[in-house]
Amino acid sequence: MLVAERYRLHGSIGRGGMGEVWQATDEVLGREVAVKLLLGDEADSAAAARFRLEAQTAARLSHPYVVAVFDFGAWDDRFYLVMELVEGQSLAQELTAAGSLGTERVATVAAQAAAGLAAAHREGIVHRDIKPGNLLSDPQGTVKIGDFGIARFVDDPASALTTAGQIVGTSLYLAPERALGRPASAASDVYSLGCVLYQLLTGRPPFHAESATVTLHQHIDMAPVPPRERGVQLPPAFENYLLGLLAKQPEDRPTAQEVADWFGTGAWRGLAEPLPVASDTRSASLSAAPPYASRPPQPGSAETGPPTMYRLPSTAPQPAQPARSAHQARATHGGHATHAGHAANSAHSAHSSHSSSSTPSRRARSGGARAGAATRTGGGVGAMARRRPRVFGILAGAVLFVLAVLAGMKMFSPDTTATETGNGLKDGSSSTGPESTGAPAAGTVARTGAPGSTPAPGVNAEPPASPSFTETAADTPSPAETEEEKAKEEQKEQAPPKQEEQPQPPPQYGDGDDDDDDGGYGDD
Ligand SMILES: Nc1ncnc2c1ncn2[C@@H]1O[C@H](COP(=O)(O)OP(=O)(O)OP(=O)(O)O)[C@@H](O)[C@H]1O
Repeated sequence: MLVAERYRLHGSIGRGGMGEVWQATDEVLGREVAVKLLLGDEADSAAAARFRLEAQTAARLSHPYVVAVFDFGAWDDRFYLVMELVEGQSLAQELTAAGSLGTERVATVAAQAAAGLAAAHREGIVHRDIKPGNLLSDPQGTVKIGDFGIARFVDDPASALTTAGQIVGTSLYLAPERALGRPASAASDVYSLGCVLYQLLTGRPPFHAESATVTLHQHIDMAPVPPRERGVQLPPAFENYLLGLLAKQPEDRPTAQEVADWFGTGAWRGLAEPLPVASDTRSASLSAAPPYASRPPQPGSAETGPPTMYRLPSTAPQPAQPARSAHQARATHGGHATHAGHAANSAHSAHSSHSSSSTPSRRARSGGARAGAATRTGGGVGAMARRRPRVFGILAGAVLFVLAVLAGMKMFSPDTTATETGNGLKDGSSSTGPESTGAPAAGTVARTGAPGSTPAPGVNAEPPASPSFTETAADTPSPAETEEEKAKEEQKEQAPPKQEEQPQPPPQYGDGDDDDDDGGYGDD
C-alpha cells in the first residue's frame, strides 16, 4: 500500500486506541519510517482532532528522546501520521518479557524519558499519557517518548480535547489532581513517569485496584508502598526520590528536568540523597535531632563522596525537593496508614543514613573550618572553652574552689593557730591581723576543717600551704605577737598544762586525721 503516493507500508507494527502503526518506506527520501493510520470513521471529529493535534504537537518537538514526527495529512479519507521509526520495542513489551527491570536500566529510562518530557514541557506541551507502551526503546536501549496523541498545549485551553468529566489517560498512571478532575500539568507527567518507573522496578504499578474508580481513589488517598518493601533491591536514594515523583501535590514533585539531571548524574546510586528543607513541618521535627554539622561525615555522602549535583550552583536542580515532596505528600495526605508509615520510615531512614544535602555539607565543612581556625589561632583557654565548654566549666569551677579555700585558710588560719597550739605554726597568718577578731573566727575554721566534716577533703587538700605559713611565721614575727603572747600567758594560767606542752610540728595540720591534732579544733 502506498500512502499519499510516498509512504509504502510493509507491515503492521501494532494497533492502539487511535490507529494502527505500520512500518513503511519514505520513497521520496529513501528512509524507513513508521506510519500511523487513523482508525474508524473520519466523521469522528474528536478522534480526527486528536490525531491532528498529535501531529502538530509532536512536530514541534525535536529531541533525541522524543519520537520525531515527519509528516501529517489526509489520504483516502483517513488521516496519517509519519514518524521516526523506532526499531525496538516499547517498555511495555520489555516489561512483559522481563517481569521487571534492573535499577541501572530503570535509572537510564528515568533520565532519558524525563529529559524528553522536559523538552516538551519547555515547549508548553504536556504529554498526558505517559505509560510503558508510549516509551519506545531502540536497539541501543535509548528511550523515546511517542504518542503525543492526547497531548495538548498547556497554555491553550481551547485545545483541550476532553469533554467535561471525561478523563483521557490510563488510570494506572493518572496523577491525583487529574483523578480529581483538575487540569493536567507538567507535574502530572512527572507523576505518571514515577508510576512507570515504579512498575518497571517492581513489575506492578503503585496502584492497581479491581476497578479504575478504586485505582483513582488510591492515587488520591493512598501512599505508595516503597519498592524495597516489595522486595526490590534499590538504593535508598533511588527509592526516596522515586517516592518524591509520586507526591500527591503537583508542586511537591520535582520537575522533569530535575529528574533527568538527578538520574543523569548517578545520584540514584545512593552516593547522595536529598534532605528535608527546614521549612517543612516534618523536616523541622527531624531537625530537632543533632545538627548536621555535628554529625561525622557519612561514607559516600557529599562530604566524602565524589561530587554530585548537590554541589552544583543554584542553576542546578534542587536536590532537597524530592525528599521534601515525599515528606509533605505523606504528611499532608496521610493516605493508607500503613503505607504512609512505611514511606515515612523509609524516607527517615534514608535521611538518617545520608547526610549529603548541600546545606548540611556546607555547614559541616564551614563548622570544621571554624574549629580548625580556632585551633590554629593558638588553641588557648578561649579556644578550649569554645570547643569543650563543659570540661572548661568543670576545670574553672575546681580552680575557683581551690582558690576560695586557700583564701579562707589565709584569712582564718592565724586564729586557728593561736587557738589551736600557740606554737607559732600559723604565725604568718596571725600576723595579718585577723586575730584581732578573736577566737570565734578561729573556732569557725577549726570546725569546718575538722576531719569527718563535709569540707574536710577540701581542707585536707591544702597541706602544701602549711609549710609556707610556717616559714613565713618563723621569719616575720608580727607586732601582734606581743598581744598574742599576753593572751597565751593568760590562757596558760587557765588552760591545763597538757595543752601548753604540745609543740606540734607543721605536718599535723595537714594530716587532718590525727585525732590529737584535730582534737584541738574539735575542742574549740
Ligand atoms: N514510531 C514508532 N516506531 C515504532 N513503533 C511504534 C512507533 N509508534 C508506535 N509504535 C508501536 O506501535 C504500536 C501502536 O502504537 P500506538 O501509539 O498507536 O498505540 P498505543 O500507544 O499502544 O495505544 P494508544 O494509542 O491507545 O495510546 C505500539 O506497539 C507501539 O510500540
